[in-house]
Amino acid sequence: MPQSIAILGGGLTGLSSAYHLSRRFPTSKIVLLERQARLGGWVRSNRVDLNQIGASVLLEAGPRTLRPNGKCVLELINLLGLEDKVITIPKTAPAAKSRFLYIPESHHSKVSGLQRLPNSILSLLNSPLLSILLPAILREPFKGANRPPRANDESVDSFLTRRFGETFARVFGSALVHGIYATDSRKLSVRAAFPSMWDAEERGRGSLVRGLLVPPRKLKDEQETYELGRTLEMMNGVSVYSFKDGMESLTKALEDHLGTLANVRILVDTRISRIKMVDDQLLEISHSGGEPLRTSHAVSALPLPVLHKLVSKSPSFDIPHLTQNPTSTVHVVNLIFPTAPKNIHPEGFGYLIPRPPSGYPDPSTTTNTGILGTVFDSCSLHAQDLPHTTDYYNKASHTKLTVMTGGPYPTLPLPSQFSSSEGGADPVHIPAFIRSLLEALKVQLGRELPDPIYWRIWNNEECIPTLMPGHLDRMQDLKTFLMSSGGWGGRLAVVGAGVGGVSVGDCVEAGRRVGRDWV
Ligand SMILES: C=Cc1c2[nH]c(c1C)Cc1[nH]c(c(CCC(=O)O)c1C)Cc1[nH]c(c(C)c1CCC(=O)O)Cc1[nH]c(c(C)c1C=C)C2
Repeated sequence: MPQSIAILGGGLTGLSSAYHLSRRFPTSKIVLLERQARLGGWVRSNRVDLNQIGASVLLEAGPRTLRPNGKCVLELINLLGLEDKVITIPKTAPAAKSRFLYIPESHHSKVSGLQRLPNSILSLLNSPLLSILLPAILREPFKGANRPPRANDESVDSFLTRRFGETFARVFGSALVHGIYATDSRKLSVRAAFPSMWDAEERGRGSLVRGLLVPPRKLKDEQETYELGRTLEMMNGVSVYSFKDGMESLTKALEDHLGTLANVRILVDTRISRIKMVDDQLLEISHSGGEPLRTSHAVSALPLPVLHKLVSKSPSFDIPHLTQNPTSTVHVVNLIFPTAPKNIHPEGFGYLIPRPPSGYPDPSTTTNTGILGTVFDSCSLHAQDLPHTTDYYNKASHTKLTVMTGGPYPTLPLPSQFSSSEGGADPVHIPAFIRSLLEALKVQLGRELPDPIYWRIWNNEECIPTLMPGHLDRMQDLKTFLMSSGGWGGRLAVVGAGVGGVSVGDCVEAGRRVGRDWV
């Protein structure tokens, strides 16, 4: 059992690590260090009260929904007793069934405007997208295997182009990658981001479509046992879920639980300046909160480039590959309109916008708003808001939606103020940045829009790493180095979105598995 464990970073991965390590090693002394005053990292929920329309509206700055297949998150809900706070969106809801793609006129495509993505054979046959989808999908199984010999990885764009052609790869692949990684699909590793596609191509002897028809072998994850309580039953027929008070319910519950444990100490507002090995038994962490901390084991849940700055001060312990991947900055813009969703957008999840055929605009010349996509939050998460309205789409007092901008696009300058004032009594001041987004939204949604009653910008700087081709091999190399006696002797574990996946489930699972070889 480790004598002491330092956890660096109090985002979701750090909190999950602290939670699971404190269960596994109840007598180890655990210290969690976080640079900011609050814990939770990119998970941030914010409730605004709008007196003018008598509504209380829950807004998210980061992830907003979860999929029920992430058993590690369901396990946390069970262990932390969060079942009564869960809200579920059924598979039959419009938010689950209707997703859109917006193809701008400027893309000079055969199809343009807001297009519903087909979710059945019938809807495919009636869809204007049929002319792009059908030939690509029908031809793919008959295209010979074309993975270059000995290829170990490639970009998502190159993979999809090989199998389905350039137009399919750009229109569907780039939009999908915008909605998850907020990055350029030409830079993202297919093996790291979508391992199931890479594996399906192998199962299908070169054809992804054939491979998807063959059931995969059981994954390691499926052999894990999780303490699920009644959460699995709760997720019957559920497409996605969240919490009445937003995703922060999860990180707050972790924080509250850790606060009750005698062997766990949380230091917020604490900046780490250096990490080094003192001898083969002991690590030393210098930080702004006092004397350097000496610990037998440590977990870094920091972004990899941040960890690089801390370890590279001791060259013999520098860790390989920490600065290989770029990161995306996403400006998340919450808007609340004082009218029902039917007056603002079609019923559904929201829409994504593919990469322009000519590539991303040049930062020096652009007036492009850089919108990657828009989420119709009212459709999936109206149950978070007050007053509750049964026929929310036609009758709710307000509509909440979120516009995501940035990633591979150069963006317009942000205003000095990041939100309108709460309360909604005075006319809302709308800065040029928000005005440009509203103008773009009008075109994309094909209708006039009223001014929002509230707006808020979240500048999520460097929030999502782009896992570049070769990422999995590099991470294997990094782990080998950390385990080696010339390296960190297995006493430092490195986890987080930059290592093993960017979803909430990936971050929680990483914290659940960390330190399994510490005895
Ligand atoms: C801050 C913006 C984010 C963008 N992507 C992510 C965040 C937090 C991370 C992310 N988004 C999705 C996934 C996959 C989840 C899974 O498969 O389990 C991940 C890891 C899918 C997704 N994309 C959007 C939503 C609402 C969801 C559902 C999950 C969630 O709430 O995060 C919309 C969306 N996200 C981004 C953009 C640009 C975008 C556009 C509409 C970037």
